[in-house]
Amino acid sequence: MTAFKSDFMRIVHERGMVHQCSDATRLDEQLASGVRTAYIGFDCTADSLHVGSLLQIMMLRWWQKTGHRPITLMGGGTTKVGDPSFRDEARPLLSDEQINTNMAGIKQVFAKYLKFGNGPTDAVMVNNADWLDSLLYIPMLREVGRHFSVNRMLSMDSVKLRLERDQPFSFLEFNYMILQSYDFAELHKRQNCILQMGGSDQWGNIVMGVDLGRRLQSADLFALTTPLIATSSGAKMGKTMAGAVWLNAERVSAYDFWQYWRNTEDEDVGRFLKLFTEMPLDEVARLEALKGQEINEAKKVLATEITALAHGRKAAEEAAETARRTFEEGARADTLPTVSVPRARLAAGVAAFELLHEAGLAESRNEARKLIKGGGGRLNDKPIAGDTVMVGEGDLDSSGTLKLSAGRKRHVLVRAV
Ligand SMILES: Nc1ncnc2c1ncn2[C@@H]1O[C@H](COP(=O)(O)OP(=O)(O)OP(=O)(O)O)[C@@H](O)[C@H]1O
Ligand SMILES: N[C@@H](Cc1ccc(O)cc1)C(=O)O
Repeated sequence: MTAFKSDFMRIVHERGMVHQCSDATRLDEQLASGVRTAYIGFDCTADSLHVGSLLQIMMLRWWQKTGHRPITLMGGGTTKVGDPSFRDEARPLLSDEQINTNMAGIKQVFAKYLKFGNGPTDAVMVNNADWLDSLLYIPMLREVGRHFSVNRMLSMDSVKLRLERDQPFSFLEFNYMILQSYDFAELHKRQNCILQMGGSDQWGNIVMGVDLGRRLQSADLFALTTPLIATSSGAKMGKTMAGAVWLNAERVSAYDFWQYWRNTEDEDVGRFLKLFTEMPLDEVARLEALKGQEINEAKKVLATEITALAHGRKAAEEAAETARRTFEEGARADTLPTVSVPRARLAAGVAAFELLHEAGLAESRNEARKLIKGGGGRLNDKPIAGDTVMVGEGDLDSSGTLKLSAGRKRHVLVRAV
């Protein structure tokens, strides 16, 4: 590996966070010689970020920790268009209201990982609606559109599959690359931003921005992408995965978040410690070398460290302790996620599958039925015998709660109120 001069390049390379870089040597020189600015954009397609975007947030965090200034860009403008990169079909069009709600949810996440303010390395948040919404079509085509080769745009890997399969690709979506490129050039002009980062699916959009900056402003811009993270079993970490993947506490409790990481596959422990925590590499090496039962200790450390960043150290330690009491002592820990159900409803009897769904242990009633049929639905630690089982007041303990579980690891307390 190249001996990098800058801390940022050395750290992100050592930790396996880099997929591609447009010019690593020159970027390294730039970073070693002063405070620089980089950005990552996030479209407002959901009201929280998910564990897939966590790697991007960690990139910005290392960027700031190594003495540079991060920009988080909210895609208030680009979300109205929808990024077609590597997607089989167009994204659903969102209303302005939905986009604003989503943006408010996403914004909260960053404050946990980055320090915002007015200092030289303080993070800044921008919204590309501020310059994209007011663009005029003809001037835009003349100024920016003339620098884009349709031939090149059609040959990008990110849209190739869609074209090869003859799937619809609207002109609206086709414009996305131009807008993201424009953002990069605009952020160079406004904030002296020289680097755009993102997942490897963003490479095409980012290098087009590098080109546009050169053509419009003779700017010397850089692209750096991370690998797209999938688990060892091949599942891409993203919005579509079932379970605890969101970074906002309203969507996923600290406890469920901790559990998600505690269930990491053995082969992923070392990689995830490097990507998603700031643990020194010699300590990571020690933990990932653990075998058999001992690897579980490493998974607990992993879960606690990642949860501490997302939800605070206190919440992470509480989650670890709740898990220990629940699994190691078989106790009913009061800190498990809790839902309330009117006592009168329980008195009349509620179908177990309905309650599993309401408790958030199954995505739908149908999923809950399947869970029960597969033997994974549990009531007070005993398998639920079938999908006709009713839950009633008799299942409550003396404190007025009962415990529902999906498998042996996900539990919710139901409290009668
Ligand atoms: N599994 C992943 N590994 C690494 N980076 C990811 C992953 N998922 C998303 N990203 C990156 O996070 C950034 C924000 O992506 P975004 O919020 O649009 O998520 P997304 O999963 O790509 O969205 P969608 O599910 O709507 O396609 C992008 O730079 C994207 O490349
Ligand atoms: N296209 C990016 C989001 C983004 C939006 C605008 C930008 O300038 C940069 C990135 C994504 O889908 O993840």
